[in-house]
Amino acid sequence: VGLPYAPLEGLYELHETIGSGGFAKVKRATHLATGEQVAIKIMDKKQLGVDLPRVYLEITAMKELTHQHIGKLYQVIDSELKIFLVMEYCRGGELFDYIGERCARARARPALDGGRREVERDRLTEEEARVFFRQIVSAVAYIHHKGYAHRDLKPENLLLDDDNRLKLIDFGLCANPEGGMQAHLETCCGSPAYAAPELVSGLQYLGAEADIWSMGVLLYALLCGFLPFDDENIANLYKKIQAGVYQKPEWLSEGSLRLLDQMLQVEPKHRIVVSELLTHPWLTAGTGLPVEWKSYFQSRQPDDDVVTAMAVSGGRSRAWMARRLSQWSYDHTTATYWLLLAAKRRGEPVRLA
Ligand SMILES: CN(C)C[C@H]1CC[C@H](N2C(=O)N(C)Cc3cnc4ccc(-c5cc(Cl)c(O)c(Cl)c5)nc4c32)CC1
Repeated sequence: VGLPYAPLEGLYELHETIGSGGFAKVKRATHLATGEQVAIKIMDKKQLGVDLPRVYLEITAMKELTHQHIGKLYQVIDSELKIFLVMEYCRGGELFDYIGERCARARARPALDGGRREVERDRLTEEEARVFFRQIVSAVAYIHHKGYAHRDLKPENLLLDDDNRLKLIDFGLCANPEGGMQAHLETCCGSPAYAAPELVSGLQYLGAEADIWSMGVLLYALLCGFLPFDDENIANLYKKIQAGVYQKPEWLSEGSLRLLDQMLQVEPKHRIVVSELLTHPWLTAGTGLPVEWKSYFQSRQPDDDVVTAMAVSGGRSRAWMARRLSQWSYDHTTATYWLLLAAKRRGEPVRLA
């Protein structure tokens, strides 16, 4: 392990690279004290250059956003050459791989109608899409409530943990403008196919409104298996987005079409807002239950069982350990806390190696 990775020595064992985006590399690693898997996002400070301040914005956002459907930040290591973000590992990979995988299995099934091979698209039934979309709405409602906007909602940023629970990640473009959600943002960002008309027109826009549009594109992709606005020519793609006209395949129900129409409104002010989605009939169909968006990690009070396990193994009093953890310093102690809490939530013993 080379010098630049020295800060991880004894704390984490690095494994394979699981992805790279722009100026970052993401590796799977083991947190040695608990044996739990983590994802470590490694950024080179020299390469970052002028983008360095944006990384500190991302870190601030991730520290603020602790939610059951948001990839958790465990530890920040800010060293001479590199910044390491130790994060929750999502074993299930990308949501869209799961869909592709599921449909691939369906494709493997012999044609049930004696031969006419249905062209299986990677699409979900309304019920399956609802399970995932409720979790996306839960995460976005929480983010908007905290005055943030994600601004890069797309399939690559929706991962699954080992219980197929959805985790929103990559807050590299997340914004919490000083003026709260009313401040207009200029920077153009995110992936074109998921970007709102006002964004691709270079107009001033509100992050929260642009997020709703992206969620409409996501829901459409889940229900149809292809994108509402698509074109290999970027200028044509922008025209299609600004026109806001998309195909309505015959398998979409009235309810689905209604919801998509409310999210894919070209005029941002006509678009539905996330708080209205929480009790929307399409979202609550089946259970009748509104989407739960409040964080499970509301209390800043550390969990007693975890405090005890860490106090015992650290030879400290419980009071000392509780005070130490309440500083939420996102150091190794914070990482150990979150990973032990995750083990407890899975019903596993809260124990340190
Ligand atoms: C498309 N992006 C710009 C990069 C891509 C990097 C790999 C990553 N990944 C994968 O692609 N698997 C298939 C496995 C996987 C497993 N756990 C992960 C846990 C966290 C993250 C993660 C990555 C980045 Cl760049 C973040 O900023 C945050 Cl907050 C979180 N990525 C993970 C991840 C998905 C995203």
